[in-house]
Order: sequence, then structure tokens, then C-alpha cells
Amino acid sequence: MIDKLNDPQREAVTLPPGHALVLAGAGSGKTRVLTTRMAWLIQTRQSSPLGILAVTFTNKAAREMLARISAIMPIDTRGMWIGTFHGLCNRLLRAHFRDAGLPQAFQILDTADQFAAIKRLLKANNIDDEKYPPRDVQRFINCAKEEGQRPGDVEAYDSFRRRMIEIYTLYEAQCQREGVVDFPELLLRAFELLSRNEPIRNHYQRRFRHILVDEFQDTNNLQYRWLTLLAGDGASVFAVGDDDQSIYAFRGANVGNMADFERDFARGAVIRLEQNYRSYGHILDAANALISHNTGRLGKNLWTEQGAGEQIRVVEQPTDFAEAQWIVDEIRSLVAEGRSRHEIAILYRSNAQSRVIEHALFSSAIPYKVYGGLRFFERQEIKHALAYLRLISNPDDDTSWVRVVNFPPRGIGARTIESLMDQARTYDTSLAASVARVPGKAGSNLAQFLVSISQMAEATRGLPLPELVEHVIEHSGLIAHYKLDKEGADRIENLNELVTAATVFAIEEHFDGLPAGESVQWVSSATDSMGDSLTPAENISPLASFLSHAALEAGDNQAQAGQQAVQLMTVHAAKGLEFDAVFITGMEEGLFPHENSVLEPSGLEEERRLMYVAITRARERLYFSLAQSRMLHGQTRYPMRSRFLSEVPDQHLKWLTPKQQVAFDGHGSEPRWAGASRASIPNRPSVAPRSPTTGVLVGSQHFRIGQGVSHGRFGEGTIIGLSGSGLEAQAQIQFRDAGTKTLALGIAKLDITHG
Ligand SMILES: Nc1ncnc2c1ncn2[C@@H]1O[C@H](COP(=O)(O)OP(=O)(O)OP(=O)(O)O)[C@@H](O)[C@H]1O
Ligand SMILES: [Mg+2]
Repeated sequence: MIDKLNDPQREAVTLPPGHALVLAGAGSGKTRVLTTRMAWLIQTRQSSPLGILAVTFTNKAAREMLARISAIMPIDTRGMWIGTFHGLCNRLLRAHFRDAGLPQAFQILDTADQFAAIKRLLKANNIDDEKYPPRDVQRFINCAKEEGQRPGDVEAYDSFRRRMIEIYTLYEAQCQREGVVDFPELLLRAFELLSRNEPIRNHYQRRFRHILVDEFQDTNNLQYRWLTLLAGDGASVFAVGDDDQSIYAFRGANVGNMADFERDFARGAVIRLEQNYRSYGHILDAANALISHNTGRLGKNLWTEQGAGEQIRVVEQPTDFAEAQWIVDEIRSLVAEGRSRHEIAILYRSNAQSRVIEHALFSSAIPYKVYGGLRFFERQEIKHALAYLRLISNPDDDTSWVRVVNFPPRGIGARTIESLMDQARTYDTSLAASVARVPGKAGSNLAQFLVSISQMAEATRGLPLPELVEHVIEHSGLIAHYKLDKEGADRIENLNELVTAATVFAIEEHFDGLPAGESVQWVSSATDSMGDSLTPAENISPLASFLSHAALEAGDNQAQAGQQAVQLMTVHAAKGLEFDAVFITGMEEGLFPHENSVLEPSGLEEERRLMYVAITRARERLYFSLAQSRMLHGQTRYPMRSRFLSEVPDQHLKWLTPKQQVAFDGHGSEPRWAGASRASIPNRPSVAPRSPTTGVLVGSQHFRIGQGVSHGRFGEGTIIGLSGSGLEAQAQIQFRDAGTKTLALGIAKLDITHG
């Protein structure tokens, strides 16, 4: 098992108990070391499988880890706690729902559900959603939770924040009443449970002697505290990570946790891995050179024995359509050369880019899978079906109630629902519990809905999960409804796919045929002073378990089925994965680096880490592609080449199209636009750019691409795109300090400084 490892890897795997940090760059075998260490701990009998808790970044990674361990040795991995932070916290809360103050069948709100719940809350309390936009409220609440703060802990230094805190309080009451838990709440609840309940804490601290964490650089403060608490004084924490791949700061991840961990725990036990086993030399050196532009790195140097391999191919196309078409043609020849489609990935910085690429793939009949983005469990019909399933397990789930009370339409209008909400508010009950208080025809319609839910609950009691799901999609009226819809065929297919998903889930989770609970005889062997009473986690009903799975795992479904499909995903979603061939698309200023990020140096450094992640996904072949004009958010833009292109030394690049212009270097105020005239943009099918132009006359000023301008507030900048004319004329300007902005030329006061 450990023969195949190099020396530092083997050292890490076989470290004696104690905290340790493996700090190493991409593709150096961190994940492999972590998995092997688990297997090694078990095989050398230093730990039982049940004494290990491992945190992975995605559910897919958790499954792969389990598969790898079972491949190494024949053990029952079922009782092992391997999963994401959210998944593990969910498991903990299910096991101790009472102590955590939750109903047994509590439901998980995903981000979209949470947003809907907040909107509903604002409405119900007559809160002005212009002054308190739901997005901002959501962010406020989530940030507070991620810092471990309840409403009482948040500092109210002005009246706005005071009001936000009141909304947070109302939101908590609503969630509690409805028996629902949002993502950050999973973590915070689990943290509070462990910190307040000593017997439970002691139990788990005694059980988990080994805690292993992958992608440690992306933990947030609350996760860090959760780990520290769970570890107590006795457990060994083995963390692996790469500061250069920290890409979730915008969600509260704190790369400083690595340094803290080293200081607080790992003292001395820091292992660095420097040999990369994934990529050929040109790819690796390009990544190293790029990331060296960042400051404050913990520093490491990656090398490979694999030889230089091929240069990175760079291609510039006139439009985003042409870019997509070129990629599709190239994929055809890769496949013709014998590469498998699932070993080819197309990465993009923004989800919005995928549509054009998907279209090109679809038109060429190349099978592809979108990983992440377009999520199966987020499709409308699936969410409707899940809402019914949630209601039969918990009729007080108001979010689900509101979603389907009139879907399929059954004559229950907005007014009725509002009056129901009023009642619920007045008596502080759930919507279901208030039905009896609504008078007249409206009331009887609502009552009928309630009856149909309880009939479904009755009829499905004791049914195996797939049959239960099938019954509900049929009897909810969803299938019949979509049959009437011209475009409903797809939706019906998806609903049927939900039954398949339930079947697969039941098999994987061993719910098939076995009454829940019997499949987990190992629990009793988890001998502990607290005995079985403390670990009934596995006694959750298959339905509740499936619903959690649906909420936690949106997206994974597609990737699994995508064995023979080209893989499409955002760079964020690609973390930890590897492919033979990778296309990094949209290598343009404003896109990658993203325009929102270039305002601050820290934002730009995060973009650079993201680019580092993207490059290091490739084993053999890497492509950079870009377009001279791109339709984004309904606007045609004429972006400059990404500065990241100029941060990769020329010797690693092979331009497949002429390299005429100089890429934006992010420093000088000199316009770097030395390219050919943009006046003619050939090859753009179907969507014509909205009056693309290289020059615009507004008043007496003549604006041109490449010109230097200055603006009262944003300072000095360079025009990088123009569109429209007259009053509609707009310029996209790359400001030296203020990032990229699109300004209406008739309104913005701009002075031409040169060019
Ligand atoms: N000692 C080794 N011998 C051969 N192959 C190895 C060795 N160590 C790792 N690999 C292979 O190198 C690749 C990268 O390993 P792994 O995914 O564990 O790296 P990582 O450090 O976790 O990367 P990332 O930072 O991208 O998550 C994998 O295909 C892995 O199987
Ligand atoms: Mg990894």
C-alpha cells in the first residue's frame, strides 16, 4: 500500500498519532496521501474504521475515498464518517435532533429555498425589500452564522444593522417553527450542540481519534472551530491543503487557518510534497510561473519527472461562438485520436459562459455533462416533487407548502395564501396548522390540499423509497400536469429520473429491502460508555435521508452519469479533479480575471489562484481560448486579452492563431491595444453584436477603443469596448484602480487624456 509512495508521502502516511499538516501544491498527491493514511491506520490497527472522521470537499470525493479504501482492503466502510462538513453535520444533527432542538424530520433549505424563505419573511412582516434586499439579508445572516454569531452576538452599531439583526431574529423563529435548517445553520447547530452538550461532546471526542481534512485551505472560521472542538485534547488532526488553491474567500474561507493550524497544532509536523505526478512540464511550469506573481505565499516549488510534454495551445477567435465551435472541432479530433470524452474538460470562470459552449456541443451531437451549474435537483419539476415529499414527511414545512399549494393549479389564489399566512402569523403556527381558520370556499380548497397530502402520507407508509417517490409524483398531479404542457416531456423524463435517483440511492445507502436500522449492526460494536443510544444516526427514515441527499448533493448526479461525456464546469467546481485534456475558456480581462475582482489586489490574487487551479487540472494537454468579442448579459463586449496570458512565459505557449496584440499587463497606463482594427468582426452566426463599433461620437468628443480617459471618481483608465450610439452609447473602461466599468457616454463625464 505504501510502497508506491515517494519518501515524504510515505512519511506523512505513517506519521505517529499527533497533529500534522501536509502543505503541498497541486497534483502532489495530497488527497492520495490522506486516503492512504486512513487505510494505513485501519490496516495497522491503530484505529477501527469507526474511529476515523474525514472531511472532503464534495460528496463525490467522499464516495471516491470510500471506494479507494474498500479497494485497498475488505472492510465494511458503511459506518465510516466520511463526507463534507455539511454532510457530517447533518448526520450529527439527525442523530441528536432532540438535543439540537430540531424536529426529527427537519428539512434542509438549499440556497434558493433560503432565499425564497427570506422573501416570504420580509413580505409577511411588511419589511421594505428595497431597503433590505433579500440577497443582502441572506448574506448578512449567512455571514453571521459563519462567524458563529446568533442575533444577540452581532454588533448593532447603526440603525440599519439593528434592523438587520431583528430580521435575523425573525428568520430564526420562522425556520424553527417550520422545522427547516439552512446550510450555515447545519454547521452552527452542530457546533453549538458539541460545545454545549458535554456528554455528546465527550462521546464523539472519544470515538474519533483521527480526524482528516482535505482542501484545508478552504475552511472557514466556524469549520475550524468545529474541528478544534471535535478534536478536543485527544484526537489527531491530519490536514492537507495548498494555500495557492484557496478560492473560496468570497464565501468566508480563511486561508489563515493553515498558518493558525501550524501554530496551534501541527508545530513542527509540517510535511511538504514537491513532486507533481499529474502534469507534464510545460503545464506545471506555466502554473508555477503564474502563481509566483502572488504575494504572501507559504511558498513551494513543484517539479515533475514526466518530461516537458506539449506546450499550452492558445487560440483566439473573433467571437465567443467561434471560440465554442473551435473547441468542439478540436474535441472531435481529440476523440478521433482515441481520447475518451470524459477525460476532456471545458472550464469557465462564469456559469453564464456555458450556454454558448453547450449549444455548440449539442449541435454537434457531442455528449456532454454540466457538472455543478445546471443541477438536476434544482430543476423546477424536481423541486416541486421534492416539496411534496417533504410535506408528507413534515406538513409544517411552509416553504414547501407555499411552493406546491397551488401547483399543479387547484384554484388557490394568492389572496387565499396571504390570508392563510396572516392566520399563521397571528397564531404563530405553521400554514398547515392554520388551514381550519380560513373560512369559506378558500378554506375548503386548502383543506382539500391538506387531505391529499395526508392521504399520500398514509398510502406510502412503509413503502420502499422508489415506490414511495413514484406514488407521490403520480398522486401529486405533477405528471398529469406536465402531460398537458407542450414542453412537458422533458420534465416528465426528469420526474422519472427522480425515481431512478431514489432507486440508486436506496441501493447505495443499503436501504433496499432492509428496515432502516438493521443495516447498521456495527453500531453496537462501536462500543462506548454511551452505548447505542447515542448513535441512532443511521435510523433516519430512508425518505428523510433521501431528501437530505437531494438538498446536499445537487449536481453530483449528472457527473456520475457522465462517464462518456465531455465534462463542463466552472473552475471552482474543478477543484481536486484531473483530466487528460483541459480547455480554459474566456481568457479575457473582465472575465478571467473577473471584473468584480480586479478592484482590490486581494481579489486579483484570488483570481490568480483560481487560474492556478484551472491550469493544474490538466495532465497532458492544455488549451487557453479567448474571443475578441463576446455577448454577455445581453451586451457585446470587446475585451482585452487576459493579463494571465502574459504572466505565463512565452516558451510554454504555442499560439495557434496569430499573436498580434500585446496582452493587458495590468500595470502601465499606456493603452496596450496594438491589435488590428476591430471594425470588422467576421463569422458571427445568428446573434449580431449590438452595434459594435470602434469609434463613437458623443457631443463633441470622439471616443475610440484604446484611448486613455479620466473620470472624476474612477480615475485614469483605458477604453476597452464601445457599443451603441447617441444616447445609448456605452463604453467599457478598464480603470487603473477601479476595475472595469461600463459607463453611458452621454451621462458619464469623461476626459480624453490621450490616444
Ligand atoms: N507516489 C505517486 N506515484 C504515482 N502517482 C501518484 C503518486 N502520488 C500521487 N499520484 C497521482 O497523482 C495525481 C494527483 O494526486 P492527488 O489528486 O492526490 O493530488 P492533490 O495534491 O490532492 O492535488 P490537488 O491539489 O489538485 O487536489 C493522482 O492521479 C494520483 O493518483
Ligand atoms: Mg486533492
